[in-house]
Amino acid sequence: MIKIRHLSKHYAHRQILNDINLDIARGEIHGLLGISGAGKSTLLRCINGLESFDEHGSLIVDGVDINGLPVQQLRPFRKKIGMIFQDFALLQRKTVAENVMLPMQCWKQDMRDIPQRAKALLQLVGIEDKANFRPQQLSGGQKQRVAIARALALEPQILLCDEATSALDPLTTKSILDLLKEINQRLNITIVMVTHQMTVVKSVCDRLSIIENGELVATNSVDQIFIENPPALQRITGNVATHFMPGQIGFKITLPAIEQSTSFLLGLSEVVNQAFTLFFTQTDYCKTTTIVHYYMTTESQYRTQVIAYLTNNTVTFQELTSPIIATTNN
Ligand SMILES: Nc1ncnc2c1ncn2[C@@H]1O[C@H](COP(=O)(O)OP(=O)(O)OP(=O)(O)O)[C@@H](O)[C@H]1O
Repeated sequence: MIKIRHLSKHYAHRQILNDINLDIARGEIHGLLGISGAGKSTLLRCINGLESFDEHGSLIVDGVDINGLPVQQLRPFRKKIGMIFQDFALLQRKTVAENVMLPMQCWKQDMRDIPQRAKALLQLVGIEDKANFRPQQLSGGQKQRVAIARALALEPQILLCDEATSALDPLTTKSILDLLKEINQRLNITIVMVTHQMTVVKSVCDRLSIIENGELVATNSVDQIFIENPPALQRITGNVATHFMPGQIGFKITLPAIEQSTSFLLGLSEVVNQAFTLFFTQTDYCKTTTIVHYYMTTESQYRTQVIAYLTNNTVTFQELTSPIIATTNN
């Protein structure tokens, strides 16, 4: 549905996005993760045609390459795409219902249908009782529901979310994410989410791309990225602080929770003659899989045997260096 090829973007002489290649399938929830300034929002704005990009790149949505599309043809294309933001971007002087009706009025839809359609959208997002309120009378979560209803007004095929839950508390975040999942499933809308929140990525995204300094450095299913734990993800999540005693080494071992972890760990303990300390475990609850990270230390004399055991069992592991001073960010 969205096919991005060799997309680069410059502001003056500064390169912001560098040769991005990415496919996002219809109906998928795709996360764009990266530290501040990586280029996530810029890529999102390129996807909805708000930003131009370098000539040689292409961004194909439903078979149409939007690069170089004249303004009059860009307008109907943008109708296919709704967008929500961290700060909700609602018009304060208008009521909730008026905010939702606005895109339909701008597109000169049949005036007789618009109020009914706005009512149905407010029902869909669970705030039909707030139709006559003004945005300042609503909580953050309710405001984001209005923004979602407005974004859906023109029946888009794609919904872009730019840090849509970053300003919300954890419970409200969960309720908005549940709503986005429901919309994705009921309406089969493709969702692209820019976020730096791990909970968002793990609980709703099917696939994930990590952007670093304007480059796409990892893209895969969310489960696979958390199992592989590439350096780009480690730089975002941080590491567990470890201090080994002299003569000790440490490993981080990652397993899907469904695998036989007890027998695997018993086997590992035998390899090192029980000289084994499991000092930390961390669980990632992804949308479809649970992944467990085990942090262990042992004596350095067993290093070769441990690496052979882990390699033979084809598990993902990383040798820890001591000390790692960083905090987890989940
Ligand atoms: N209009 C602009 N003119 C010049 N530089 C810009 C403009 N918009 C963004 N940038 C620069 O592009 C880079 C990427 O910005 P972008 O907002 O895409 O990053 P981001 O990953 O979304 O960051 P954040 O998570 O903080 O929103 C930043 O260095 C930013 O300063």
